Amino acid sequence: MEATICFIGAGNMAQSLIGGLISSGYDKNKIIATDPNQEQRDLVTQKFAIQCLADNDQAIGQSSIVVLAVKPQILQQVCAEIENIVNQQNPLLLSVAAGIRSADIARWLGGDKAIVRTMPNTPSLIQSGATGMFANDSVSLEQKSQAEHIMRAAGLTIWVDEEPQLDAVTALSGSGPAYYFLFMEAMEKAGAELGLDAKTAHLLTLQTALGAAKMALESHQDCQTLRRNVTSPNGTTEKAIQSFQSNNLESIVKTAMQAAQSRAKELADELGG
Ligand SMILES: NC(=O)C1=CN([C@@H]2O[C@H](COP(=O)(O)OP(=O)(O)OC[C@H]3O[C@@H](n4cnc5c(N)ncnc54)[C@H](O)[C@@H]3O)[C@@H](O)[C@H]2O)C=CC1
Ligand SMILES: O=C(O)[C@@H]1CCC=N1
Repeated sequence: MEATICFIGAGNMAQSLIGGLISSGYDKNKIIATDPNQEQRDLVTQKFAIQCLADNDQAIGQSSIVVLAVKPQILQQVCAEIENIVNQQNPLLLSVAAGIRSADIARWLGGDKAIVRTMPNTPSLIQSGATGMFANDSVSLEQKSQAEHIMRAAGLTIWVDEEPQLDAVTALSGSGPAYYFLFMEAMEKAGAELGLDAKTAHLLTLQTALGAAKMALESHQDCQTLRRNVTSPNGTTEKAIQSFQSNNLESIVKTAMQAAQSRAKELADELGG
């Protein structure tokens, strides 16, 4: 029998997971959401035909899995509000809040708890996400597989063994969509400067990004081989690649990701209070 899941916070991330779960066949009667905002509750009830309540305690009281899907800045306050019912019910807790460590969530809820901390990314909103997941020592194997089932509704899931590795996940896939958007912005602008109209440059940029990602996913060849396949000896691509390399693209990417990883650690310290 499917476990009852409640989503605390019925915003973008919760809706994307709920949508994914429902399309994967999860029983709607086993999904509850909560939100203090009446408009948000009406929207979710209308969109998914699930129960959406204002009262967190009432929802948690019926659930064996609780997904914490509020903004990181208010998670401590929300934990204080739900501490009593969580201690009575003892559900699996799954957090999608960026940058809050599992030990901080456990402490805010009064001690040892089964917590899966995740680092999703924004393409989760269109079920094309990549989510890093970490389970603390109190999470059972069955709970791990339940957590994975929920997050898989939003795309790819990968477990890490050590929680600090989520800072590297944040630097890679958490922030990563923004790196690709930046690269696409640069290509669109350059395409326009080379003589294309803006719309043409935009469409060619997007389709090229999509095609490259699909090829990399569907092909059995690694990215380096695929790149070499495009690069004819003494051709056009070779000139562009040489230009990127002489400007140290690899080191630029590594330095940027190190900066993101350091900031992830700092943020966890700041938000952990
Ligand atoms: N790494 C990433 O790029 C992404 C991370 N996330 C994470 O997901 C979490 C949720 O983000 P969004 O869905 O974008 O936020 P959102 O603002 O769309 O949704 C949060 C909801 O929580 C509700 N809320 C506020 N106080 C509440 C309370 N006491 N009880 C229940 N609900 C309450 C709000 O009314 C709002 O509807 C965040 O912690 C964020 O870090 C989400 C998307 C992508
Ligand atoms: O930029 C941020 O801090 C968050 C974490 C990963 C994506 N957005």
